[in-house]
Amino acid sequence: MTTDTITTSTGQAILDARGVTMRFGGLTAVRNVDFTVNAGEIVGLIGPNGAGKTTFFNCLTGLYIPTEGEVRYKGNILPPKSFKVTAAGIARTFQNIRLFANMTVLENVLVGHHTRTKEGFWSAVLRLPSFHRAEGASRERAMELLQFVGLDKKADHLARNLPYGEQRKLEIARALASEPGLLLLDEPTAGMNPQETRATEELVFAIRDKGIAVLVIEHDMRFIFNLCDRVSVLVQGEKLVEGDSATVQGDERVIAAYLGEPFANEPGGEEVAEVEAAEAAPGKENDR
Ligand SMILES: Nc1ncnc2c1ncn2[C@@H]1O[C@H](COP(=O)(O)OP(=O)(O)OP(=O)(O)O)[C@@H](O)[C@H]1O
Repeated sequence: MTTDTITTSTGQAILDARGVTMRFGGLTAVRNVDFTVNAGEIVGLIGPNGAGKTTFFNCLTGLYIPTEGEVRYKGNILPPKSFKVTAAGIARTFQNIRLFANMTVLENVLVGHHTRTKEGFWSAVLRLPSFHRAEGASRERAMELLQFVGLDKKADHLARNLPYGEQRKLEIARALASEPGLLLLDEPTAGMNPQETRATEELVFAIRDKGIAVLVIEHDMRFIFNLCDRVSVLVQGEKLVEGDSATVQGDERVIAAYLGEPFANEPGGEEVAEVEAAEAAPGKENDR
């Protein structure tokens, strides 16, 4: 077995958060949370509004320094700046899309790649001459990533002209351009229709198949339970339950605290069932 296989083999914890607490003045948004993501895993983080999910995410990406506790990525304590966390191998997308609206699709991905080149962030954003010289090497990789998310045909479009679902895909491509070992997705299907949500699900599986672990926050329970190997439930800043989808879905504390109505009665369920039936129909496999 090579060293590389050892460090990336499935089942080994690559992210390890211990006793993470985050306070804002008198408010404790996250309280004493232990959390791991193993190599090769897709992990979901769910919880009601205000449960502390985004705050916890921010503690994993260097945006916040936890008031107490520590976070390690591949054994090393996270650096205290988000760009250093990205360089270390953790990439993220945001709840509210943060693209460079007046740059092209390709340029957005090239900016994401700057952590893997000698060129700095501002050189990439301002498109300085040195950036253009380095661009040739990065361009091929950026086009590969655009092809991976299905946006290669739109490489020259301005990001602001993409439909919403494609802007979310572009955010993912840009995050992947930093060549992460762990990708954090904050509500990746917010505002998507069922078809787009289904496509995102497939994209996340494909990302995992490339050896990248994924941690996802999402309110769409169907998406989470279809996708995740493991789901953690935060309620009022504390971890309530953690387990595989079936365990979490069936846990009475989770149902009482969060899920409420039975999963099958979720609004939009009928529409999703229609899409699933259409996709399962013979002759539809090659339609996408
Ligand atoms: N920067 C901040 N300053 C003060 N309070 C904050 C800050 N960020 C979050 N909070 C508070 O911390 C708590 C947790 O918020 P957080 O956004 O992490 O929850 P969430 O689970 O992500 O919610 P949602 O699902 O609505 O996005 C909330 O009470 C929120 O008001």
